[in-house]
Amino acid sequence: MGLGWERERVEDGAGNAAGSRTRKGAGNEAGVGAGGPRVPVPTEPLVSPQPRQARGHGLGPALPGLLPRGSGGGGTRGIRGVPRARGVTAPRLTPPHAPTPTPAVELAPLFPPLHAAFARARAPCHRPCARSEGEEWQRLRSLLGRHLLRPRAAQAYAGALDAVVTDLLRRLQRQRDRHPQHLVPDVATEFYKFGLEGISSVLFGSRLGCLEPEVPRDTETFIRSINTMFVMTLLTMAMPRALHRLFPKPWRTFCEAWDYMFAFAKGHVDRRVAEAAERLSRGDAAPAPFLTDQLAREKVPMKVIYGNVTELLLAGVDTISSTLSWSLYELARHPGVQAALHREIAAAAGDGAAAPSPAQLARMPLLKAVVKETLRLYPVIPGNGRVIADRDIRVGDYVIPRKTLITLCHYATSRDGRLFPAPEAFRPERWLRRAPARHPFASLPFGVGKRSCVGRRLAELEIHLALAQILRCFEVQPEPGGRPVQPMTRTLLVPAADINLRFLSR
Ligand code: HEM
Repeated sequence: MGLGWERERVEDGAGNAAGSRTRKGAGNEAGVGAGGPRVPVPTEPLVSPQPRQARGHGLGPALPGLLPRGSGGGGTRGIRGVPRARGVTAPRLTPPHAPTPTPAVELAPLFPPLHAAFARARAPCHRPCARSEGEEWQRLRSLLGRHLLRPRAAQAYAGALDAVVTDLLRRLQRQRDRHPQHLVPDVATEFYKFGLEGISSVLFGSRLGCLEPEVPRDTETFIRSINTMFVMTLLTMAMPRALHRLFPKPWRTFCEAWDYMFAFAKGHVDRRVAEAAERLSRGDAAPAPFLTDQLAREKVPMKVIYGNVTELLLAGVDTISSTLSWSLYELARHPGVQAALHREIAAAAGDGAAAPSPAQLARMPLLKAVVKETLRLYPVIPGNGRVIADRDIRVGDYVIPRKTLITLCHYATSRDGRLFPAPEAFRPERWLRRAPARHPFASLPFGVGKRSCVGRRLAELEIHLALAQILRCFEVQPEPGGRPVQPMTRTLLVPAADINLRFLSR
């Protein structure tokens, strides 16, 4: 039931009463705050009645602000520093605020003030695109957008990614050969390594050895640091500030994990920049197709490059791993879809071993539909937020007071039966051209508007290439006797148990 549309006490992030305001007037109109705008009574709840699905998958405790309070309401106690929180799952209400990149709209970071506090405390240079705001963000964002989001720009990385996909196939072959049933246990871990190798080859052309039989120690430590950071994010967020002094270890561990990740990225950036300078001194002015080189050529300050490269490294790992794992999990459980997809890939790209070109990938509509359907069911970022900093705003029939954290609950929206018939079923054909039209904001796994995912084109290219090549080499089957795997949040949406799959040679 919507927002609990009556006069309610509003709490600040620390749980203190911050005042009260009228949520619904007696007649046809509602007043918002003393002297606030007059708005009509809403005709549709702000939050669709889907919280049960979200709760069932452990989305509640792990992601403050995502789940409504009570049986289906829209409010949660705010995160420290963010006074009020409201979840939105009605796509009709998404467009007005999601794509509004005015300086007054703040990104509500996944790691609310913690990352900022860490950045201030430890390193003034840590101001990446994903965590900065206003004009600084705008400059960085359009620069990154030029080098990542334009389809041509993303396609320039296809060569680097092909080599990584080839290594992935070799690794899957090795792993499955070890097992009598050709089982690869915990495919998410394999794709995690693939994600890290892929993004680092795009960022600085470095091969980290993630897909080799022996993973180098510094790469292992980097992978462990990402995991530690996500786990400690939840712990330090849940811990009242006073307790940080009494139990300093979680915060210290959290900072150490970030320190390691920044140092790791900085080392690779410095090496890349030195190589580019050395090439230039030899008279070789041809630009290398790596993002670090592009940013350095645009004279982006080194401090800014370090911060952004670290965040891009992080952003390109779990997202790719989760989406590939769930895609293959669902294809293994739907052999008819897998067979149709295999036929499509063979028809578009032939039988050779060479990776499909971007033009060939463009002739694979079912492949794209499979990924869209996977992200509908398992949006790796299950909700994301905005805070309108400077004023109350009106969204549809609702007035949202300033400083309210609005979370767009992708997970609940994209499993809403009113938007997607048989919402729990894996049906990629929903996304094919002949399918009936649906609300354009019903499934938004990459967000929407100017603050949407800047890595989207790259992610799609990487996932499409990997899936096409895996399915050309292997038929993927579920683990014999394996149980269904549910998603859960670990800040991001991840499989709650290992996904184990059989890879049979074609
Ligand atoms: C399946 C893969 C991926 C999914 C589903 C995904 C999803 C998202 C979502 C939902 C957002 C927030 C959008 C918003 O607030 O409106 C986001 C932001 C972002 N993503 Fe991705 N992402 C993926 C892959 C990647 C990759 C591979 C990279 C790195 C190249 C990346 C880099 C970023 C960055 C830097 C931001 C912040 C953008 C900004 O604030 O301007 N993402 N992503």
